Amino acid sequence: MIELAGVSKTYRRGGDEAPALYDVSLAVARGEMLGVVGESGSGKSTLLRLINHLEAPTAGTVHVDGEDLARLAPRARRRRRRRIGMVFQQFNLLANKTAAANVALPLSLQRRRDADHVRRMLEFVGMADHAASYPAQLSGGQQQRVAIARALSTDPHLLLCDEPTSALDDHHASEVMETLAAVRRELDTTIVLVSHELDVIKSSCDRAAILEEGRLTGVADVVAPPPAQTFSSYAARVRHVLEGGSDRREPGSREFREGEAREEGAA
Ligand SMILES: Nc1ncnc2c1ncn2[C@@H]1O[C@H](COP(=O)(O)OP(=O)(O)OP(=O)(O)O)[C@@H](O)[C@H]1O
Repeated sequence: MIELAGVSKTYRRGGDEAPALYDVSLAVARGEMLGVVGESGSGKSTLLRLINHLEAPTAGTVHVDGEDLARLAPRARRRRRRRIGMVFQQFNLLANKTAAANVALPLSLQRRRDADHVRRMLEFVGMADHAASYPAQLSGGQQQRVAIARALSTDPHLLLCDEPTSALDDHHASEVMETLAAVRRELDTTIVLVSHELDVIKSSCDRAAILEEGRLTGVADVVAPPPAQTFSSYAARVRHVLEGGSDRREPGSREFREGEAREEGAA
C-alpha cells in the first residue's frame, strides 16, 4: 500500500538547509493502522507530507499503491492525492459553513454534489443530528468527527491523521479514536496516525513507527491491553491497586467507558 525506500528530506530555504528525515524505509499494508510516534521536531509531519507528496523526498522513493507520485504528471498526481484524506490537529473546518457544507466541500471542489453521501458520512461519524450546526456550536471532539467525515467524503483509500486528538480532552479523544477505528474496520481504509501520545497509539494502532531526530529507530507491534479487571466491591479494587496491581483502563475501550460511567454515576 505505502512503501518508503531510503527516504530523506532536507528543507532548503535560501542558503539554509534543515534536515528533517534520514534514510527512512517503511512499508504499510493495506487496511493497516500505523501509528507514528516521536518527539516534537522528529519528522512526523514531514513523513505524512511525503506520503501524499505535499513534499517531495530529497532522496529515496515513496510508492502509494505501487505508484511513485513523484513520477506522475501534476494533474495525475492531484487526482491521486484526492484519494488520500487528511485529518489535522486543529480540525481546519470553515467557520462560516455548516457541518454538512464542510463535508460537501471536497466534493464541490470536484464539481460533485451528493447530499445523500454527505448525510451518510455524517451519520457514520455520529454527527447527523448536527448537520446544520456551525463549527463554533460544536465541541472540539464533534468538530474533529465532522473533519473526519469531510476527509471521507471523497472515498479515500488512505487517511493521514496528524495529531488528531492533541487538541482534545481524554473523553473526546477516545471518541475520535473510536471513530477512526470504525473507519478502518468498516470502510477498510488504511490509516497512518501521527501522535506523540502513546495511549492514543495503543488504543487502536497495529504497529507504531518510532522517529527520533529524523531517523526511524524502530517499529513496535502494539499488543492489545489485557482485559480490565472487574472487582466485586470498591474495597477489592482499592486492595488490588494498593497491593501492586494496575488501575489503568485504556481510553477507547469498553472498560474505560463503563468505568467513566460508573464513576459519573457514583459522583
Ligand atoms: N517547511 C519547512 N521548512 C523548513 N524546515 C521545516 C519545515 N517543516 C519542518 N521543518 C523542520 O523539519 C524538522 C521536522 O519537522 P516536523 O514538523 O516534520 O516534525 P514533527 O515531529 O511533526 O514535529 P511536531 O510534533 O512539533 O509537529 C524540524 O526541525 C522542523 O523545524
